[in-house]
Amino acid sequence: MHLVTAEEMRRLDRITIDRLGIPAAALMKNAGRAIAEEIIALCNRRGEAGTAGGPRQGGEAARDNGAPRNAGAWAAGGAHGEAAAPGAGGTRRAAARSGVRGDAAAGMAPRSGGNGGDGGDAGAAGITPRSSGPGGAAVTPPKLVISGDAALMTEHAESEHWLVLVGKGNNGGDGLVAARYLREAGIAVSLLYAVPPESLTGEAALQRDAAAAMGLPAAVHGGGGPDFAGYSGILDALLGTGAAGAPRGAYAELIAAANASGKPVVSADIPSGLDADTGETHEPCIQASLTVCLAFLKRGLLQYPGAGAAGRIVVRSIGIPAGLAREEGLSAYWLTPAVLEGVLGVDVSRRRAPDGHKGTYGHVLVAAGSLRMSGAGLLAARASLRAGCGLTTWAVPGKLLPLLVCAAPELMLADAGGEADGTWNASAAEEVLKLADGRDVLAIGPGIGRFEDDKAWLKAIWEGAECPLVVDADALNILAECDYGSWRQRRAPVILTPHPGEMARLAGVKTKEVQRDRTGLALSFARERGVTLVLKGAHTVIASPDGRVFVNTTGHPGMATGGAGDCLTGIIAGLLAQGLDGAQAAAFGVYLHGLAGERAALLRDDPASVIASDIIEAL
Ligand SMILES: NC(=O)C1=CN([C@@H]2O[C@H](COP(=O)(O)OP(=O)(O)OC[C@H]3O[C@@H](n4cnc5c(N)ncnc54)[C@H](O)[C@@H]3O)[C@@H](O)[C@H]2O)[C@@H](O)CC1
Ligand SMILES: Nc1ncnc2c1ncn2[C@@H]1O[C@H](COP(=O)(O)OP(=O)(O)O)[C@@H](O)[C@H]1O
Ligand SMILES: [K+]
Repeated sequence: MHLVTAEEMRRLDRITIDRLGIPAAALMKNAGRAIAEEIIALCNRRGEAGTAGGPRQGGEAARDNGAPRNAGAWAAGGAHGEAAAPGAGGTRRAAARSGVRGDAAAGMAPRSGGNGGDGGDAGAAGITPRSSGPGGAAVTPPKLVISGDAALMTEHAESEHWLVLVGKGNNGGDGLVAARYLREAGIAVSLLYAVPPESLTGEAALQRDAAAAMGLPAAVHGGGGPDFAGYSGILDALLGTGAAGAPRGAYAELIAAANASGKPVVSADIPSGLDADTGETHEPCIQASLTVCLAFLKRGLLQYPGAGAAGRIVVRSIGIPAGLAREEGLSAYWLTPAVLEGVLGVDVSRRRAPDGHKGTYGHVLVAAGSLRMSGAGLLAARASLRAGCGLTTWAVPGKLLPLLVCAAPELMLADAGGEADGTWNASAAEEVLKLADGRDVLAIGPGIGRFEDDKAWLKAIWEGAECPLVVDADALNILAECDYGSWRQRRAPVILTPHPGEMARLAGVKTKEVQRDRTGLALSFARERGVTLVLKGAHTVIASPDGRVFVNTTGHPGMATGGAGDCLTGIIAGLLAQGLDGAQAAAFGVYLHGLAGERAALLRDDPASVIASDIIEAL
């Protein structure tokens, strides 16, 4: 699934309107209708839960009912795409928890509408089902099957009264369309304009007039704290992709009041107050339980804190052809199995040749670990094997070798020289290069610490190693102090795997600035430096030097544990050894690492109990 910026969204809108001749009003109608359908589905879910005598199990229902985020299900924020997933049950279980849904899935999912489904409609037609045929056998006469707009019907309308907060732009227009459809479904709806309705223009003004002609009660926010007590839900149609900066005036007051109301809030397109591109949340920003994102997933919805403000995300088609994004060369994606296969060309089933042998799957050299942090090297080396490479050699300062014998029997150990106290030194680079000769990948950094002349050590390896290079941990901190742009150009790819702190050092900015626009920064850094960049943390971003960028949503906060990143380094190296290119190995590695973390959490009482070794075992 493509990810777009507000600017790209406007471009795709314009092409649809100008080149394809689809009127803007039609897009707005589709948008409003999609929003109404999702609200009705929400009303049906909680209506049914109410009938069943209490809220449903699980994060989704809990959130729809306005309960605090993440109540019920630890992985509620996870989202894994709709297409066939790699591996066995774990992935599918994860997909079922998905927090982002697209229209493809919507089409396949059973609708929960009261009269929805053929069974319900046929029943409503009231045909007497049985009579006796010859010989007394029961015969079922042909049924008259007539069905209506199931997605726009609800049997729970009487308990609902929705308030639509209407902004001045097209986002407000979407809300006004939704209001009409909700009213049509029998749901009471009131409108609260942030600005005098006379100030609306274009399609939004048409919708204002239609809503008025339909007799929908409307008021204009007059300042002070509006009272939302009487409503069962709030539709936030205040600000969309046209918003600039922090919400001002009436917008800010309404957002704050909606958040304080405790009512479930559904956002049209994006939560008002969110930066659609970066994921920054302005003060205030709507905290939605559901966001009905229109046409294309906005980048800001996948990056925190925006991802936390959006609640569950449904992406609905509004008539803008999905193929336009590709035609226009947009190259940012939500990382799903479909994207791994279709965009990156990864064989997610990880088929192995029946006659394959350990030489077929590549040899990883891991140069990592030192006296105080030998475990980092061990984790990276073991993870590379679990990622499926044929052989892994782990190079450490020689002093440590006797202590590591059989730390993992599957590994080969190598003496990288180093100091008598088990730390690294600059001359160890020569040993590493000798060992790397003929190897398929070299992974460096985890647990090496800092040492005298470590910049010379890194330069020698960077310039001398012919194979793909994965650089992590202290090797990144060393790199940040080097003028590596002036070093000899490498032919084989480089993959950097910084966490936000390491990224800050690499980019020469504050960590806060890294986190402000993770996707944008990763993209520009990878392009400018000619490296594949893996910017770790919740919703890891993978950017390749050719300008493609992928946002991963597997994984969970239980993975914020020492050594989890070392495992990722090993996984990426293991995939590179098997012949994947830089972007493929980085993206697939991050995806699998997150899935393994999820699987590991399922074996524990609490995801917080996951430790790095569990991630390796769950691969
Ligand atoms: N053809 C289109 O352009 C379509 C647009 N759609 C909807 O339109 C939205 C974008 O519409 P617009 O471009 O009109 O933008 P918005 O609806 O986001 O509104 C922008 C307006 O809000 C005000 N505003 C901006 N920033 C503000 C702030 N910080 N505080 C207070 N007021 C502020 C300004 O008056 C500005 O004109 C999308 O998010 C989507 O919901 C959909 O209807 C589908 C089609
Ligand atoms: N909240 C989170 N959600 C998903 N993944 C996470 C989260 N926190 C950390 N991770 C993942 O765990 C790993 C931690 O890596 P890192 O910070 O380098 O740890 P270490 O250096 O101890 O190995 C990264 O892959 C990161 O993306
Ligand atoms: K909105």
